[in-house]
Amino acid sequence: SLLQKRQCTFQVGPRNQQYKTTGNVSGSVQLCENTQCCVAYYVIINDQPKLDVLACDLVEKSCPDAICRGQTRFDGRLLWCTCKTDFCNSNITLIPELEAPQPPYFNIKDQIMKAGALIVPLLFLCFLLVIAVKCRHLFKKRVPRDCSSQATETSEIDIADIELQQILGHGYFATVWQGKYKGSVVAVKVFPASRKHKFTAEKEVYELPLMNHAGIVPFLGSGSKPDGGGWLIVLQFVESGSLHSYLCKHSPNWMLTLKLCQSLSQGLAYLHSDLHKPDGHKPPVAHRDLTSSNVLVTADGTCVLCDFGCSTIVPCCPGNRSSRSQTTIMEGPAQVGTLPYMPPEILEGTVDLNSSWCLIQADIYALALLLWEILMRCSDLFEGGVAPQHLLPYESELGVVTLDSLIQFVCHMDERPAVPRHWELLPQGPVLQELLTDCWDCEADARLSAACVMERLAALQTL
Ligand SMILES: Nc1ncnc2c1ncn2[C@@H]1O[C@H](COP(=O)(O)OP(=O)(O)OP(=O)(O)O)[C@@H](O)[C@H]1O
Repeated sequence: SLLQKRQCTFQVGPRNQQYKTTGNVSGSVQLCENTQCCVAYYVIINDQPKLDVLACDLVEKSCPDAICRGQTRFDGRLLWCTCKTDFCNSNITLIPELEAPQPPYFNIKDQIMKAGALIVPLLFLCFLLVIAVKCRHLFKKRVPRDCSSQATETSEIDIADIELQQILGHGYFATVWQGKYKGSVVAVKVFPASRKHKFTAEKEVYELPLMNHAGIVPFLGSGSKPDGGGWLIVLQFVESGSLHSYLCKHSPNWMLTLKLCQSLSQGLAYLHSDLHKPDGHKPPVAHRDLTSSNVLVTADGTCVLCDFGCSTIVPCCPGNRSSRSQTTIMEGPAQVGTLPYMPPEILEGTVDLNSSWCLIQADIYALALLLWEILMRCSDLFEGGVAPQHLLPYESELGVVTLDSLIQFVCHMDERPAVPRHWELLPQGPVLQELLTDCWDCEADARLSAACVMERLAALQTL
């Protein structure tokens, strides 16, 4: 069986010593122990590729290519390839179109144009032009949208009714104010004029039918400043602010912790759900930027989701309700979100955008990190009732989290935030450990669904 083992070219720097464990190394040759895949990683510094890793891959993955086809990721800062023939990683082949995949209709048109150029160029071009003009409505939208859902009536509000009082938070795209609207305390998310697309994307999610749920911040309406000078989303004010600030100040006991975790997974399960009711259809929505700053905590200690500016409405048609099996091309870049919460497949850029389910699975990875953040502040899970101070995921392991350090730690080393050893001895410890492991699995397909997380947490209530 030794003969069947994959042989890869081996060369790693001091940062990547973990690759020595992926097979027997003899000089520049490595005999893979657990995989048929060779990998190569280069870091691009000043436009020059600097070799980072040549080795057998760390874990068994699919690597269909015989040659190592390079793909650049993260604005060209990383060059990466994987392949399945002996020593295939010693040469990296750059395929330009892989670096910037185009939506399929561009490719088809390109193909047609190329073919036309070979046969009867002018005639064909004219024919194409006529077709394009006649069918331009077919090409207007690149992303198939949901077939049946109809957005609820837009809830335009008169901004003269809004009084802005104090700033609650400065986000990357908007500023959130505490304010008053028709006598109630509200949160007003104000987008500058230049961020209209972000405003529209977020409003579109809030205005989907059946979005009223205890786990989703209530949307009260939207408005615009005169002359398009800015855009506003008005939300119910959530008293305890973000989960991040809540966990910095509070160390909840076990029952409160469970309530936070359950309400969070319920909110996400609802967001991911495909609901058909007489009063409308709510398609699944992938949040795509779940962080402890984008989850709010109510006065009675439950979590609600907010900030749908990066979210994707997963297209889904009647008669084809299983979005898990759906194949569709997603809009926008794959690598959206906030660094520590990005799953390995997004960090490495290997996310399969042909499967709408992959974005839902990416949310589950982020959910695991949020559950970890909450559990790590639970007073009843620590000796003497004193939980450690609140830390963001990977903060204790990596300090300042950077893209490179995260790829190294999460993807190459397959490490996750540390779970205290003594949890094994607690009644709920093993279940919690298993829950986290099953949600932050490096294989996206192996992760639980949010509904399943709900069930597992419900079972803990009887302990
Ligand atoms: N309904 C609300 N009630 C109370 N506080 C809120 C509410 N909505 C938002 N906030 C506060 O404002 C902060 C920023 O909100 P949000 O994430 O929606 O803005 P953003 O501009 O999209 O931020 P970013 O893009 O950086 O995540 C939240 O972390 C929270 O502290």
